[in-house]
Amino acid sequence: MRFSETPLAGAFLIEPEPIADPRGFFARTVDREAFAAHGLDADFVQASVSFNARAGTLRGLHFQRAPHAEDKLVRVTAGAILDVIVDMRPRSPTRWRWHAQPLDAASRAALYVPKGFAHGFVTLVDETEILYQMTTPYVPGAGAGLRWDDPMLAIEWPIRTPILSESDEAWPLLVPGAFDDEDAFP
Ligand SMILES: Cc1cn([C@H]2C[C@H](O)[C@@H](COP(=O)(O)OP(=O)(O)O[C@H]3O[C@@H](C)C(=O)[C@@H](O)[C@H]3O)O2)c(=O)[nH]c1=O
Repeated sequence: MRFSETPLAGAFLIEPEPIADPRGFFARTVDREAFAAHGLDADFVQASVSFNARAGTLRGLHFQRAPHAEDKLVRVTAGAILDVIVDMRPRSPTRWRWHAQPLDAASRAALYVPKGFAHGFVTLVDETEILYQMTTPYVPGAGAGLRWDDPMLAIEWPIRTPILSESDEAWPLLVPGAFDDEDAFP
């Protein structure tokens, strides 16, 4: 596996290193020790699949509030997405900066999204499927979100009129002091 840190510290692109033979290839996708060497927790407790029928489907930007913050490992198993993360960590020098990472099934690359980040994506082709692994269980009441089109974030999405859930249309816009609570994130 090749680990490349994104411009937002602690968030990594993790690319498999295939071992090829006439049948195809073999590649490791999770290795507790290799992850730990980069400061990453690989003790995943849940995994989930997100299927998206249409290109232009945008999910996010999501996170779980304290004490349920989660690390996520996100990969695409069919299709392609632009994956977007937002640094919400109160003490981070890159707080409120975003990073957009293309991910697709062909590359089999994964994005490691640490605690303290909001996460979302837009699908680039029909029938796109995403596989998540999470280090913290899903807790319905702990879910929260940022608006994909929040002017304070000014994320450069590749489309202007995405397919959205009602809840993703309704997240509040950021205001000064939002999420400054030191207990919310590491
Ligand atoms: C995320 C999640 C949802 N659900 C349920 C709640 C609801 O009935 C249904 C759909 O939930 P949502 O609308 O929140 O699904 P979705 O908008 O796809 O939420 C996901 O978005 C991306 C961007 C992420 O980063 C994920 O962590 C997750 O927040 O599935 C679970 O049972 N377990 C889970 O882990």
